[in-house]
Amino acid sequence: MATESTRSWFQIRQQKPDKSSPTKKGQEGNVKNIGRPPMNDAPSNATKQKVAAAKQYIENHYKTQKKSLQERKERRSILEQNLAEADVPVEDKMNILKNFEKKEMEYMRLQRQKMGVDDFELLSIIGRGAFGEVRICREKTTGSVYAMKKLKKSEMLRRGQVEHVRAERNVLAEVDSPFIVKLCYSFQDDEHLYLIMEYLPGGDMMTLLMRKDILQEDEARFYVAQTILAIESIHRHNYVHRDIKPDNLLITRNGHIKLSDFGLSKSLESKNFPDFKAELVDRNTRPAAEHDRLSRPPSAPKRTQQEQLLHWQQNRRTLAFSTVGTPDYIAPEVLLKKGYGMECDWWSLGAIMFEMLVGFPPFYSEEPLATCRKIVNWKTCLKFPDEAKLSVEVKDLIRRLLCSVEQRLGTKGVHEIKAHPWFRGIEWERLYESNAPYIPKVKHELDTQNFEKFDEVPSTSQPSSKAGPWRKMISSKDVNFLGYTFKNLEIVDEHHIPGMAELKRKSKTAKKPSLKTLFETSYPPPENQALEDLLDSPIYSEGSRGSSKSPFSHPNQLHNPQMPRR
Ligand SMILES: Nc1ncnc2c1ncn2[C@@H]1O[C@H](COP(=O)(O)OP(=O)(O)OP(=O)(O)O)[C@@H](O)[C@H]1O
Repeated sequence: MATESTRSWFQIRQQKPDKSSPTKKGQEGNVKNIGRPPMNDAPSNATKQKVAAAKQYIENHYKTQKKSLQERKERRSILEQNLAEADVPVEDKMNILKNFEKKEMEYMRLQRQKMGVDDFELLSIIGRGAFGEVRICREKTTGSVYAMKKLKKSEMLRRGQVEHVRAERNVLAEVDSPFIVKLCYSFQDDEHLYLIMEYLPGGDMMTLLMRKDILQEDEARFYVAQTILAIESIHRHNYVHRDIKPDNLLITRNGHIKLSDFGLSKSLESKNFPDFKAELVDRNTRPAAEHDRLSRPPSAPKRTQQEQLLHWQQNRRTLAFSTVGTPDYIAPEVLLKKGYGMECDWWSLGAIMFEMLVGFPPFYSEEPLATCRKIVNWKTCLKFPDEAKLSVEVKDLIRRLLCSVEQRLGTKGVHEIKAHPWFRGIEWERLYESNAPYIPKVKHELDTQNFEKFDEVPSTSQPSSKAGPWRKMISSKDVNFLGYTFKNLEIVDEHHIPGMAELKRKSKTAKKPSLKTLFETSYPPPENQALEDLLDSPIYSEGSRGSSKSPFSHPNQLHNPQMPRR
């Protein structure tokens, strides 16, 4: 439970309840007020945020519609062009075009189709966070395995987390990077929000560190370098993560790192978040007493590295699963609400590096408030234990990340960090193809051995969530969560329409793919021998020679029995 004193530093995480309470809404809608000037003309922040979210939803909707229409037109035009040049009977040409339209219709239907929790078989729990749980699941129609994060709407509203929920969904839907966990679908029902992500079976960095105690510098360098690429990719999209910690660094089957948990991320484009600018310029507005309380020098018992490590490990999981989390990786400017930008993520990276090599984070204390004090007093509190045998370069890099914003590497761009001597020899462009220090043991696609064991908690639909003022504010059509639904079209392509992903990829990469390529990836094999010969002729087979066999082995595959029908 957060006490008054610890709550101050968790303001981002534990914002005050949303101002748009039912009472206020009731006042706004009061019939007696019709025709009279409102008491206060300025819309509340919550209203502004809802308007921004609605605007973004509408914009995104039309952008996606326009893009799909454009792509569809391009595919048709390529096909028509190829057909025009082909010496094929008119009847066959008509059939090809008819098949094309049929397939495109099916594709559009799948894009529109609503997903729900019933579409998945729910399997074991692999994570529990502040606001929900994560479990592996299997999509019933395709058999594909995913990780499902489930968040309770009433909790989100009660804790003023609506903006954070939107942010997480937006980042995941927007940023398409190999270093970021892939979002496949998001949807909601009356009580919950769901994110369906790719399942990364290697566990997370927190679990790896708890099993290994410390890493060698070479091992740490690999993980840190990959984390840098992940942070870089979200910064490129103008997002700041604000909650980078080992629990949010997930490990793929090959032992590579992907960043997750964007619940605290923020867009630096103020148009989407009207009050974020205010947050950025909110310098030194923290009441003096509170500021003093954080700045007071901490006192801590002197422990050996081993004792501190043991202590940290005993507390680590409790901290991870508490609603306030751990402050160990948070930058001082964030704690002091001094106004901050992307540099705060580079501080967190420095703290993680320290933990990887020393065994516990640099400002660890028994009490979260004492940790905050140490962070704020980093100048005197950052110390490397005598027992830790670290290279001069790595100590230098950590010191240059755990320092003031002005001095911090990364403030002028990620190149500053990449150029540090500790990374000498790293091939940044090929990092994702290189071998990881540890290849996680994964026996089968549902194997969860790299995660902690979590007990099932009896159904979360307790009566309390169905009662009270928050209940009135939630429904699957709730404006608070407008635009939450998302479908990753690549996943629809890959898992629901065999051949569609290939077709789209080819029409993107080749200016003019051969007729054979288009035909093979889109339609049942030709029955007409003349047409088959034509497709095999050198004029049309350019670029398709040696290509794999069509995924359509028989005409019925256009109506794949596995495809859901509604
Ligand atoms: N896509 C995934 N694949 C595998 N494991 C995952 C995935 N997403 C999350 N997890 C596991 O679940 C844990 C909790 O997930 P996450 O951090 O997203 O939840 P949260 O409720 O936002 O937590 P927090 O309290 O840190 O904000 C992760 O540390 C990880 O172990």
